[in-house]
Amino acid sequence: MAQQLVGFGTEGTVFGRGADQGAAQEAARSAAAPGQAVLVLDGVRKAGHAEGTQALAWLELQLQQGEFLTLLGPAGAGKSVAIELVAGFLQPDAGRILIKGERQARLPPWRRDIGLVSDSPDLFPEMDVLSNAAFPLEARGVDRAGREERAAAMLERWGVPPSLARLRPTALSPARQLRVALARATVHGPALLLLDDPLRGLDGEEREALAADLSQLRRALGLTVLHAARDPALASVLSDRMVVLEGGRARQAGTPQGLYENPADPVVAALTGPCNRLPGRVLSVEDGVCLVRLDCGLEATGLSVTGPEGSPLPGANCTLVIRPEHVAVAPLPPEAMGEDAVAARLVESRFAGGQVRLRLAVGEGGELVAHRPPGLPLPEPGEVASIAWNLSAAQVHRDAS
Ligand SMILES: Nc1ncnc2c1ncn2[C@@H]1O[C@H](COP(=O)(O)OP(=O)(O)OP(=O)(O)O)[C@@H](O)[C@H]1O
Repeated sequence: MAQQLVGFGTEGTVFGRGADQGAAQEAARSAAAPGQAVLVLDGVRKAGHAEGTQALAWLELQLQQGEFLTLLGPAGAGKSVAIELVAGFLQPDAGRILIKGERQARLPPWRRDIGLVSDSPDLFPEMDVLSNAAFPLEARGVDRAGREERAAAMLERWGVPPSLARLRPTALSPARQLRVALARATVHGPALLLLDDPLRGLDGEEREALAADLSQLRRALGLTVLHAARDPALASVLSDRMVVLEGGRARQAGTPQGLYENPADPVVAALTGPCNRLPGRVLSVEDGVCLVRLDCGLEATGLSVTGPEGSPLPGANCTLVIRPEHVAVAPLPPEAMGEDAVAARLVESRFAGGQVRLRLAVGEGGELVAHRPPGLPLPEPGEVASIAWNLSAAQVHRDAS
């Protein structure tokens, strides 16, 4: 991603005031008018590098004051292209981008009312931590004492103690560097914070801690955030809303829970969390319930979903989607487990902290994954086993014909 010198340009305003007053006035300046979206993307399109491809086929979204929206998608989905278009590093081939109602077409990155953190902190190596965090204020003409006071306060809010202020960024851990980058991107109170998957390179406790701080601080600072991420679990924890992007197209938008529980199609289901996707053919549909002959030979039921391909109809190819936590497993024969249970064979079982992950073979060549809480009676390899699920937990989606 391009160098992150954004949100740093002067707008002809000279600030020379105390930290609190400066921050308050900056926040007031950056807030959108009541009812006005902070960001509007209106039919934005961008051709890809390769001829005939679309990096972004068409993107339409609105971001309201204080909202945290994630563009969720796999590698190559178009997330970075979308962020770079909003930042002004790229120009759209079609469509409009507005920040607080103002068209951005002619504005270079440094004139846009944004802060940006990409997947690497991109701090200035020749400047110390405090000067890095103060840079957007320096570029806006804030005097030295004022900008250092405000930068030090913002660094502390992001968990960077004053004892680190005079170090070079390279002396800090990657997580600390990211915290400095977040302080730098927010110190000037931008209308919009752009985050291009900044937590991707972190893991374990550092990632958890930064995600928690991001959640808390975006509320405390009243930030409006456009975030790009591949990891659905991280995106769900952070976001008010998500747009699932794939192949440069928005497939579905909604709340994290809404997308997880009611994906419009099997691709959205897979991109929003672990799921089993079992191919089959619809045998019958009655009162919104589909009876399906799975390709592995089993018959199964699930709720009919009307998605982009229409409703599942008898004879149509379909995909039955079921989340692993909804697949019940028992070390019993099917007749002992219950009416809708079917025989299965344990392929593999792994303990994964809060859950046991089981891989099970069903029918002729069928396979699915089940996640069960530890401590339940579960089959051992080679033992008799059965699986079952509640009808309402499975969804049947019609395939493209
Ligand atoms: N400046 C550009 N102009 C045109 N196409 C681009 C540009 N940058 C990237 N692309 C193409 O756009 C597509 C989407 O790339 P992008 O980097 O936005 O994916 P992404 O969703 O951010 O993936 P990742 O999670 O790996 O960062 C790719 O096919 C890529 O080659």
